[in-house]
Amino acid sequence: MEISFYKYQGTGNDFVMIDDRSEHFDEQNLDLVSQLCDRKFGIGADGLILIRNKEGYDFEMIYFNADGSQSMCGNGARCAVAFSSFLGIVAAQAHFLAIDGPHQARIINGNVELGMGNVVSLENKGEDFFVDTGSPHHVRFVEDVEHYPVVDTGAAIRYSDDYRPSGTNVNFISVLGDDHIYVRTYERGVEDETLSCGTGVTACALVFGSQKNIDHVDIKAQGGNLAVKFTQGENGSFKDIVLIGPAEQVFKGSTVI
Ligand SMILES: N[C@@H](CCC[C@H](N)C(=O)O)C(=O)O
Repeated sequence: MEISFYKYQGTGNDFVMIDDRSEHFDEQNLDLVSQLCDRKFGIGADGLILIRNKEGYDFEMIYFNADGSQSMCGNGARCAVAFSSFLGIVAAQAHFLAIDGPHQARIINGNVELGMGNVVSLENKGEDFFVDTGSPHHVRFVEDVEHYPVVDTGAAIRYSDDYRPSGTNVNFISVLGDDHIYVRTYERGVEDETLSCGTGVTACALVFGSQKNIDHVDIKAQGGNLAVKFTQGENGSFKDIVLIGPAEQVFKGSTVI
């Protein structure tokens, strides 16, 4: 069967996007997902997203990492909103379902502003932190993230006994200013550094924001700039979390599955 697909990127985190409102894509076929995401033998992407109809919502986002595993994806969700707008499913506002629950989003000045789920706590891990922003994230401050061994250290933490069996994503932060950080992320499910991770930069912004007692953090990622706004609550909790950044269609094509 021949299917159409689109490629989107959000600050360099790239996704195969499929309009699957007709439900022709077999979401149990994880070999197909990883084959389509393969950068040598397939289309190539960090992840694959199906857009499906869902009663009570504008759409449902079904997200897969490049290896076929599933989790919440912040950049993917921003791209899914842009794709749904392109398809005419939504206009400037969207209400959709993802694996971690319902989300609201809006498109303003070319950016997608994505409402994230509430965060109940920041966990201390020695000098590091753990935050669940829909996906699990280990967060470590380092002196010079530009030259830090993100892949080697990220993989060691991701596969450490502490995070078995499901593992974690691993983020490294250097402080650039009072409300500005530089983040690099090793992603579970891609098993490599990606150019940006939406749930990861959100986790980093919350950790940094709690230390500085601020409600807005600008983030530099390898693939571009993002921002996160939030309201701090009691005992390390956060609500009204919004991830802001661009989402762009980069090409379309068709493939036989
Ligand atoms: N790139 C994503 C995160 C995708 C999920 C992650 N790799 C996991 O398995 O937890 C983002 O933008 O949030």
